[in-house]
Amino acid sequence: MAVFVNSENVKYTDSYIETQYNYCTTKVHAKGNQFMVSPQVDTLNIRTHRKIPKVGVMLVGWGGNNGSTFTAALLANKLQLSWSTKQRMQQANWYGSITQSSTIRLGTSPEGEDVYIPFNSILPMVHPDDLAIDGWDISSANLAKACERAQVLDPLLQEQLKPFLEKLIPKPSIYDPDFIAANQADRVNNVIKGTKRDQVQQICKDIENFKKNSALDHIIIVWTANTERFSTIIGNVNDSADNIEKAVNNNYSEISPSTLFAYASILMNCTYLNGSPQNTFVPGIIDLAEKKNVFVGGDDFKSGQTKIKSVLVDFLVGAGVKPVSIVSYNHLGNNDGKNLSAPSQFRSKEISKSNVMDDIVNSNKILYPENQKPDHCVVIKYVPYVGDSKRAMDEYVSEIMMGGHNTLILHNTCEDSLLAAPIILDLVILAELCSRIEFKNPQEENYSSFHPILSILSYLCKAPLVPSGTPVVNALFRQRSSIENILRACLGLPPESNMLLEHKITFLMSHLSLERKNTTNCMAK
Ligand SMILES: NC(=O)c1ccc[n+]([C@@H]2O[C@H](COP(=O)([O-])OP(=O)(O)OC[C@H]3O[C@@H](n4cnc5c(N)ncnc54)[C@H](O)[C@@H]3O)[C@@H](O)[C@H]2O)c1
Ligand SMILES: O=P([O-])([O-])O[C@@H]1[C@@H](O)[C@H](O)[C@@H](O)[C@H](O)[C@@H]1O
Repeated sequence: MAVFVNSENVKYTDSYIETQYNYCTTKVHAKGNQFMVSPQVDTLNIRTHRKIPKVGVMLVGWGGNNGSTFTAALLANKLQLSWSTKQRMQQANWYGSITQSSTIRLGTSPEGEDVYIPFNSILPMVHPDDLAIDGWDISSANLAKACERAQVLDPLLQEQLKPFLEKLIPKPSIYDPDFIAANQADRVNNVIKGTKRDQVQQICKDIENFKKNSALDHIIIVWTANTERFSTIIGNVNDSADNIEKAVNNNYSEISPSTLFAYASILMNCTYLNGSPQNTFVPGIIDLAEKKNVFVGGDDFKSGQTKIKSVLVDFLVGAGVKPVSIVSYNHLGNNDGKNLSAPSQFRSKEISKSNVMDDIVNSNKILYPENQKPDHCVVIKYVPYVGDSKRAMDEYVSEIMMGGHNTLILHNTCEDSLLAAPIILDLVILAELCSRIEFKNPQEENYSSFHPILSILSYLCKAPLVPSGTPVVNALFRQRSSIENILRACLGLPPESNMLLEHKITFLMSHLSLERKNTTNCMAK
């Protein structure tokens, strides 16, 4: 069902959806023991390009569990495949993707009912079937072999996909054993030789060739390769765009493969998204992205245990209950787990999994005065037998009133890559959509895009990358509400407030029943 907004503030042209939008915020100034609160209205012009470009996705780590599963899912959905499992005939789907399998409440019908529409129908978005795909891996295994190695998808599905997947071969990549676990060495047979500058030039050539050969308008690059150790931030090396360029030219050892990919992507004007926890976006890369106005986003797909944590802690603290101890343990047996069994790589993941409560805890000084925080422990173990089927066990202990305690125990088993693949899709689709949305003040002539750091993608990331000096939001439903309301603003629609006063105030309710009567009369004629 298409959406057409009937408003004097919304104009549809062949090229754009243009709106005049009143962005309402509340400014607060502390004065002594009082908050002075001032409602503020900024009028914006927002326009969304209606033409959907031809988009290509390039995955770094294409032959991994996530990369191969994502590729298989793209094909299985495009070919509308089905296969028999022990229980039933299974159809390909995109469950777990908010753009493909979730809905947005649009408004209220004349009968007073909520009207929901598919998320991807609110604005023109890339269809997954139209995505071209390519990528790099330090392992040369073709995508059919990679799916087999991943042990994620049903064999009967893999069999149907094999003729297509075996033609997909990851390009040689940048390998630096100093950044990933030594236990990864046995799969390395597909690397670009030469200096860091040589490697960057090859990556740029790969991007250019993919764009030309697939007649693409826009390429989005996603890092779904192994978790790297954190890079050390070094003055005059990776602290500015100019210094990064010099460091690459000087073959400086501390510039990681993921940072080299980010550097190459930005040089090629390609959005770069980091699905892993390492600090790819060192200050020099952020500086370069801002100078070239190229989108970057990350870090670390928010897929399972952390996603639940960003809901549960928000629910508990929002209910005035005080989480005091949270222990998140999981074990898994895939190659990601193998890489994370090395201390430096685990440390990167521990950092991204540990900060997810900060905004929620800091929001409540009643429960957490003087910067108190819950005890929080993250444990990840590598157990080969369970493969991609991650076993997560969490214990949440909270103080309730009068010295009472509440303990929540969660056990959560899932194929990790089946959680991550839809997130890769949503990152790509939303990042591309953001490239077609522009803003300006009514008094200005020129439109401008989102800030290069796409914090709107926070919903999909454990450790959201945000512009310097802006808040990190981890609470999942605040993150989702931000996306929904920004897309509503592109249609000139007010934010979803959930007030539903039309169902709570008598004279508004009578308006509704009057409208209902009019509609019924019109229908009867
Ligand atoms: N649910 C999830 O699966 C999930 C959630 C959040 C984050 N992640 C992160 O996503 C990443 C991928 O996860 P996975 O399960 O697919 O891991 P994986 O080990 O199966 O795949 C990683 C792939 O990257 C390749 N690789 C390593 N270094 C490379 C380089 N420099 N260039 C190109 N390829 C390289 C490896 O050969 C491998 O094929 C990991 O960093 C993981 O922590 C996964
Ligand atoms: O997303 P999430 O379930 O909180 O975190 C997961 C970790 O628990 C898991 O050990 C790791 O292998 C995955 O890459 C992912 O990061």
